[in-house]
Amino acid sequence: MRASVKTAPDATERLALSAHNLTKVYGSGGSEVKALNGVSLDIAPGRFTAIMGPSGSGKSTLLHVLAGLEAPTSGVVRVGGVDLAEMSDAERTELRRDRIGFVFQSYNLVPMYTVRANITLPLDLAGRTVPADGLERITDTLGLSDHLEHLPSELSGGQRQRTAIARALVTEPDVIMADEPTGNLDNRTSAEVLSLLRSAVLEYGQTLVLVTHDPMAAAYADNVLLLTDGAIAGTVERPTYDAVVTALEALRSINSSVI
Ligand SMILES: Nc1ncnc2c1ncn2[C@@H]1O[C@H](COP(=O)(O)OP(=O)(O)OP(=O)(O)O)[C@@H](O)[C@H]1O
Repeated sequence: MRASVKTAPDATERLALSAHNLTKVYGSGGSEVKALNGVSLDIAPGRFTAIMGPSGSGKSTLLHVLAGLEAPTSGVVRVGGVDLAEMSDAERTELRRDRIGFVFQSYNLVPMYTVRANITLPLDLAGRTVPADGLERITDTLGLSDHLEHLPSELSGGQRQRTAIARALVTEPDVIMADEPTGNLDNRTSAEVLSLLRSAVLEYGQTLVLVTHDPMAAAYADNVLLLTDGAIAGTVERPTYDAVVTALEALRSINSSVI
């Protein structure tokens, strides 16, 4: 099935992300694993899409392929209408650096850098100047202004994840890819981090793709894509916690009846 996550029925609208018939095969011969098996999707700018599914269903692989971190075995990925396969390695690296922000469960902060240096790292690497007002606005919104000179080891888990989010937002990317960003956080801090991500999407019109196991997290999204065995098995539009739980249970019972 092709999952379409559009805000307006405007055929000419440029999609933030689109994928057509993606497959991703790891290994070969007897040890071959088909992590993606014909995924097609369209995501319009400014949308918040959650990707859910059982462990091993291909969620992280899909995120990595959509972000150009890994090449698909077959199929097409377009970011902002541009086919990733038609770009050189250098162009893809530039696209990831300038147009995509990443937030991972493990934060991926540089331990010997201060919060400030961690946040501005992508701009420093790109040789771009740090817009003082932009940095201030982001760190204020994320409640990090008093911690800018601290090291990550001096922060709580929630503060570390907010630092990682600030780092993803500072380049003003078109797309934010978040892989289990609340996996290490307690419920209250998760809710806080998700609200911040959600407001960034609303305020700056960014496109957010969130991989999560947590129906509570998915309920913040505009739309949930349900993945099983590397394929999209369903979607939940305007999800609520209950609707997501019900959809996951239905998915589980279909899978167990197949097995
Ligand atoms: N680099 C790799 N080499 C070989 N197999 C891989 C690799 N990465 C993922 N896989 C396999 O591809 C399948 C999909 O993995 P993926 O990590 O995308 O699933 P997931 O839905 O994100 O799982 P989880 O929820 O447990 O993180 C799994 O069977 C996994 O073992």
